[in-house]
Amino acid sequence: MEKFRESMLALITETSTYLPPDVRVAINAAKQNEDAGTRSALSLATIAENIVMAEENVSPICQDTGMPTFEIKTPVGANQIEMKKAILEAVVEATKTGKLRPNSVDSLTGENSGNNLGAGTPVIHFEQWEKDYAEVKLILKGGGCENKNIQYSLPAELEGLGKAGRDLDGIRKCILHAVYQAQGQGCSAGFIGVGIGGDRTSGYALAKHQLFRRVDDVNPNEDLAKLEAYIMENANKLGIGTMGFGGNTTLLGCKIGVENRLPASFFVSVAYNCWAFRRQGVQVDVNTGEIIKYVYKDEVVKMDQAAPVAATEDEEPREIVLQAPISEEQIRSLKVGDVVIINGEMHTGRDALHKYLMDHDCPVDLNGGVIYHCGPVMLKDREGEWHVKAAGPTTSIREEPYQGDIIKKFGIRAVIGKGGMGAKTLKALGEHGAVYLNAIGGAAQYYARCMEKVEGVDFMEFGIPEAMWHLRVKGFAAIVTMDSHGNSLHADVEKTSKERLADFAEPVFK
Ligand SMILES: O=C(O)C[C@H](O)C(=O)O
Ligand code: SF4
Repeated sequence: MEKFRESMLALITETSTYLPPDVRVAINAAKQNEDAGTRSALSLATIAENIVMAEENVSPICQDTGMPTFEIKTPVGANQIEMKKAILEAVVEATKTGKLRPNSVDSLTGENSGNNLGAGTPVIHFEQWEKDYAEVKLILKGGGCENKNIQYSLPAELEGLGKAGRDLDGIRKCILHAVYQAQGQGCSAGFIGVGIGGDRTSGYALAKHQLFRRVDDVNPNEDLAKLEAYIMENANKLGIGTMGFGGNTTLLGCKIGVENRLPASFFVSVAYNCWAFRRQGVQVDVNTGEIIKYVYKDEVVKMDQAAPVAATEDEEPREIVLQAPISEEQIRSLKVGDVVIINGEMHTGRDALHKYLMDHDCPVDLNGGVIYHCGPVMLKDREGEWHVKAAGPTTSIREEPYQGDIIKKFGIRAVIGKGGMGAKTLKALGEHGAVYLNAIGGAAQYYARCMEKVEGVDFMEFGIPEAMWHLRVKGFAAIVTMDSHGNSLHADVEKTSKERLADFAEPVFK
């Protein structure tokens, strides 16, 4: 089992750090399909660079290494108990070496187990098959895109689309709606797995299982093949674009599966996966524990790293360098679309910290400061110094109930995250003089590179992702998507995509 444990560690490392070829092809195609100089084209260039950096650094593509979910097939007679033990050991080891972020949190106490083990984590499903070797598939699906999963119970009334009945056309509407409701918050452009039927539990399992299909396969069910092709063509007309910035590519893959249902139920379950679609698999010799071959690694696909073609001069975004702490005057001069380069100190803060700061003081002075919605992967060296191994943004909307109050209470001038925030925050940005900056979700290596030094940390009791890390950064680039003058790119994209969604209300599959 020692060799099997090593093979599992190799699988986890590969999954977290190397994006499979079929996913690369889809992202390269999106990059080529995006208009030069647009925010989406620039974001895709950053994403491509990040994918290459992760491969070269053998470090996580995205800091959120998700809920490790294993689907395993074993020959009859293989010892599944021993295999499970070896997998758990490999998960612990991968966490120690920074290939996985400690992601297993006690739901009642909030305590992070620190090693990715805990009640229900990781997820491991075994099944037997007739072959004489084992197959272990792994998906690392992050929390932000998991939050955008959605389940419909038909018949239903869907905003923009009207009535969705218990038929193929009703299913079509659900899937389009699922893409619309994700906006940029699951780090679009995304991949979706759809499960038709089952019950609430098995429907979601079927949806997630679809994500193990290759992006370029063709559904053996003719009706579903047609539906998949239809969705790929039309979901991209919604114009949500990379990170919700608007653009030509919103969806990179759509895979639909079907199972029988109960007479009374008709579920359509959708599993949304971000562009950082980390799934891999290995065939393993059960006698030696050695990897025979990788399942999703049959060709070498290089990322398209051609520099994005510059926009014409009048479209060129302004680039403004800001040194933290930032003055109100500087912030008021910014507008949606500006690119901001930040130097100086920033502080990470996400769910636990925002909740805490509502009725406590902050251990550091945040006046003029920058808050980064980020839960990094951190490793401590032998001298006891912390290093940032992966540090992309997290979905900001979760902080919507707190953010406006916290901006005002502590004098914060810039909030960095992804996916945008709501009306309450937008109002506070205007009242206080602050901006929301959208960083590229999943670009964890790209941002880790600008983190020059870890100045300190507070609230380690919240666990590594939720702690407040004080970071000195140089050249941290982000886009102003909500300014202090009441403008929000997110509100605009949501509005136009909702209007476009209504174009799909007429029946297509009769
Ligand atoms: O937890 C994180 O770091 C990010 C999360 O996956 C998200 O998309 O919000
Ligand atoms: S931050 Fe974005 S890329 Fe990373 S796991 Fe979350 S949704 Fe995926």
